[in-house]
Amino acid sequence: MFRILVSDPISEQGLAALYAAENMQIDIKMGLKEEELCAVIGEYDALLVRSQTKVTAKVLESAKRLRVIGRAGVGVDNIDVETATRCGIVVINAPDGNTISTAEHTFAMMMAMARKIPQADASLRRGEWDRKSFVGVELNNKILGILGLGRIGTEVAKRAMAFGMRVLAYDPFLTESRAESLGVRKATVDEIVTQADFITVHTPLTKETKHLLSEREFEMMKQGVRILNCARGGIIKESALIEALKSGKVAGAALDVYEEEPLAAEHPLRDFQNVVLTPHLGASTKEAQINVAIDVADEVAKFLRNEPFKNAVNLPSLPAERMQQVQPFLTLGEKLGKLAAQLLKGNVSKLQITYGGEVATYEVGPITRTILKGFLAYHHGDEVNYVNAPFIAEQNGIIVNETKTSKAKVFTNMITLEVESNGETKTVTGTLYNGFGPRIVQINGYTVDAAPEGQMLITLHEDIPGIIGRIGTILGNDGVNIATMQVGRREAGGTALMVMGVDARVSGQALNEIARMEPIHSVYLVEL
Ligand SMILES: NC(=O)c1ccc[n+]([C@@H]2O[C@H](COP(=O)([O-])OP(=O)(O)OC[C@H]3O[C@@H](n4cnc5c(N)ncnc54)[C@H](O)[C@@H]3O)[C@@H](O)[C@H]2O)c1
Ligand SMILES: O=C(O)CC[C@@H](O)C(=O)O
Repeated sequence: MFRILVSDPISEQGLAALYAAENMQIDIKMGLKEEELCAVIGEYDALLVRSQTKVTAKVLESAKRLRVIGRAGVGVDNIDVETATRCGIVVINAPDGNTISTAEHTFAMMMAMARKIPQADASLRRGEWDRKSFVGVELNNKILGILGLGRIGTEVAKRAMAFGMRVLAYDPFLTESRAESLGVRKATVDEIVTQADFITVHTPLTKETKHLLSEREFEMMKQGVRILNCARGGIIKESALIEALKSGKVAGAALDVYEEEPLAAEHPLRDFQNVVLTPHLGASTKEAQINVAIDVADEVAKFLRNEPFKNAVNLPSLPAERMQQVQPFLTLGEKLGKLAAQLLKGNVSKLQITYGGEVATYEVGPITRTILKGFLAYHHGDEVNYVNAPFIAEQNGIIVNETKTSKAKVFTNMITLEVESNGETKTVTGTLYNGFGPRIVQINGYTVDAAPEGQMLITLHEDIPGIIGRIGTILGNDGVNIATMQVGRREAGGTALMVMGVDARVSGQALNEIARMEPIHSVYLVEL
């Protein structure tokens, strides 16, 4: 039974699939303070939040059973993603469900600000009939500067163009051809701040975007510029905006998000007549809330059931068809990692992974992760998973290199893992035979053909008559049945490598007996 904690208001309709699932138990506990969340989180496999719950390092350190955090929305700045990654907890968001609602809210805010609608409405409610104080400006022919042309920024741009605005956009990933196809002009931040009549931000809040619009940028802006923020508080430096509002440089602002939420009752932004404020309502529509809840519930359920999911924030995300290409190689990768780990002793300094043949044309990041997981879990146990494996490798000073080549010897696909430890290198190579699954095809340069499964006895020995029979006798006396056997050698009479699949665990005594045989150079008991 998976236990799921919902700690923020998330649409019940969206969670219906989780309620219906037999093996999921959902508890709703809202408004928990950090200490209260720490006290209960240890009982849960999954946590579902919106933006109110702060998933801090302290919460995560108490979350011994937690495997996944689902964020019903886009921004994950209320979650300590770095610590979650370190703890091996997947963070999943629902990036698509509230795009339109937030773009529409931004547009509603822009129009409300341009035509002073909230102020006129408040005046009428006070019993006045004042037509002079509420003269607005048109959007038509104005320049809108958009910082961040992702999902929401793009939808805002489309709406702005329908209103006759000219759009300048800056996004580090905006290409000329995409700008052209959207009908916007690609610009720098400085061009936008100096030329725009309206400026709206649609980036996440990151180290780079924090105070993207600060004193310097306000200084450069046109007199009478209007500013919008329906993304995250802190992208625009509030104190600089307040100064620019006071000086009259900024003629109006429309804000949905703040550096500190909820906005303090005495906050100076509440005093400006030309500022329109909403309490983080961008995603607050019936449609968006159902959409994000459905999306996140579906993804979290898939994750818990070990089914493919797509919106992980702390994992490389691949489109479904590209994930399908690499999926069959994930088991092979993990087995190669596990095998290499058991062939080595001592501190590992470098893992070199070479993808050859068709697999080299795929996005191999997920395979590399499973190789690392298989390799590191042998030494670090269950604490290593697909999420934190690269982090744990880095923490242990292991250099991980990926290379790709079109060559794969006689195979269609080939993955080679080369591990360096104390000046010694071990190499294992695997392939995926159509219909036969993963195979180990080379160990330290010796060609074999072994299914990486169960217990395996691997020996490096002198290629002389009688060796294999003697090993067979020792195993027979130990009550161990031999299931499969493969021998690879470079030349007759040199050294040979034998891989034996065995049906039961070989005892320490039998293993020592084999190791003591004169022609045996090394023996490994491997479990895959
Ligand atoms: N007010 C709300 O209720 C609400 C609702 C949804 C989303 N949001 C916020 O809106 C943000 C944007 O959402 P989205 O779905 O469009 O995300 P997105 O990831 O699709 O788009 C963000 C864009 O910002 C760009 N970017 C990153 N750094 C940048 C920089 N330094 N300068 C310019 N652009 C930069 C990225 O390249 C990306 O294209 C979210 O991060 C979230 O914080 C707020
Ligand atoms: O949960 C909300 O309403 C806010 C959502 C929004 O800020 C987001 O980042 O998706």
